[in-house]
Amino acid sequence: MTNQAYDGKRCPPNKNAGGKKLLEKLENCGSLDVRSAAQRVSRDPRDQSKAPASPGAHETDANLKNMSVAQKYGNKKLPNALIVGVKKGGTRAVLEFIRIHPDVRALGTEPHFFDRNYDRGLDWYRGLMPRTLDSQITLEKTPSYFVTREAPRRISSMSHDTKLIVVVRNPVTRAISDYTQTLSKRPDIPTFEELAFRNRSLGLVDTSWNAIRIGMYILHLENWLQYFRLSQMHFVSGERLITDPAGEMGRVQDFLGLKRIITDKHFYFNRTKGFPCLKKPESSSQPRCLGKSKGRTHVQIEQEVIEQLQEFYRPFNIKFYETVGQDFKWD
Ligand SMILES: Nc1ncnc2c1ncn2[C@@H]1O[C@H](COP(=O)(O)OS(=O)(=O)O)[C@@H](OP(=O)(O)O)[C@H]1O
Repeated sequence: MTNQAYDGKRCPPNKNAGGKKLLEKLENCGSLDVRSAAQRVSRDPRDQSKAPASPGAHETDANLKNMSVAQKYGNKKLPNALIVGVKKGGTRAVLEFIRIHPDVRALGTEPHFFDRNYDRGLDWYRGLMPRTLDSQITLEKTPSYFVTREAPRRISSMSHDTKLIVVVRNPVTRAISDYTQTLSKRPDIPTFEELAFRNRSLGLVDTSWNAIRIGMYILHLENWLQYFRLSQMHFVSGERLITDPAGEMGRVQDFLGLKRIITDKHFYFNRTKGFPCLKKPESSSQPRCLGKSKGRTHVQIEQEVIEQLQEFYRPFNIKFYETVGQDFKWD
C-alpha cells in the first residue's frame, strides 16, 4: 500500500472529508500497484558506491537460474506464506531480503486481496502470483491485512496452514512514521499532536485515528488468534531488522522451513542511506538499498508527546509481549 511505487499517487479529492476522515481515506484509496520490484529499489549511485565485496557471483547466477526455471516450468500457486503487517514496520525490507532466497518467489507489489480485492476471487489472486516450482514458497506482503477484521477468517478459509509473518516496531515510532508518510503526500493535514489526542492535557489519546489504532497490536492479534495458532505466526522486530538484518532473516528462514542461505554476507550498512542494504538483490547483481520512502527523516515531535504515547501504549505492549512470548523492548 505504501511502498515507493505508491508514492506520488493521489486519491481523488474528497470534498466532505475533514482532517481525520481525510487521513483514513488516504490510507485506503490506492489502486493496485503494478510496478516491478526492480523499479522500486533505489538507483541512487551514492547508495551503491559504498558496497563492499558481494557474495559470490555463482550465488546470484544460481538465483537467476532458479528464477528462469520457475518462470518456464513453474505454476502459479496461492501463497503459502504472507507478510501481513504492520504498516511502516519494515515489511518491504523483509520481502526484499527474503526473496533473494532461491526457494522463495514473491510478488513484488501489494495485491490487497484479503482487504480490498476479496470480491475478485481466489483465481484472480492466484493469477497475480509468480510461477513457482513445487519446492519453492510463494509469498506476498500487504501490511494492512494485520488490522483488517475479516483478513484472518478469509486467509484461514484459503488455507489453514498459511504461515504468517508480522513485522512489528515501537508503536510510537510507527505512528510518527505513518504520519510522516501521509504528511509527505498531504502537507495541509493537522499536526500530529492534534490528531493523536482527544484532549492532550487530560492525556486522552484518540484511538479512532488509524495511526494510533494500528499500534495497539494486541487487539489485532487477538483477532488472528481466533483463526490461527501462535506457532503459525512469526514476529520480526522492526528495530532488530535494522541493527541485525542477518539475525532477523535467519529466524524468518527457520520459520519458513528454509535452509539458512541469507546471512550477514548478503548485507552491508550504507552510511548515506543509514540502513542495511543488499549486496545482491534478487534478479540483479548490483547492490541495492530500499527506495526513498523507506527510511525517511521523521517529523519532529515534542518529547512530552512521545512520553504520553509511550505511557498510553505500555499496557497494550506488555500484553502483546506476554501473548507472543517475546519482549520487544519498546518500554
Ligand atoms: N534496510 C532498510 N532500509 C530502509 N528502511 C528499512 C530497512 N529496514 C527497515 N526499514 C524500515 O522500514 C520502514 C518502512 O516500513 P514498511 O516497508 O513496512 O512500510 S510500508 O507499510 O510498506 O509503507 C521504514 O520506516 P521509516 O524509517 O519511518 O521510513 C524503515 O525504518
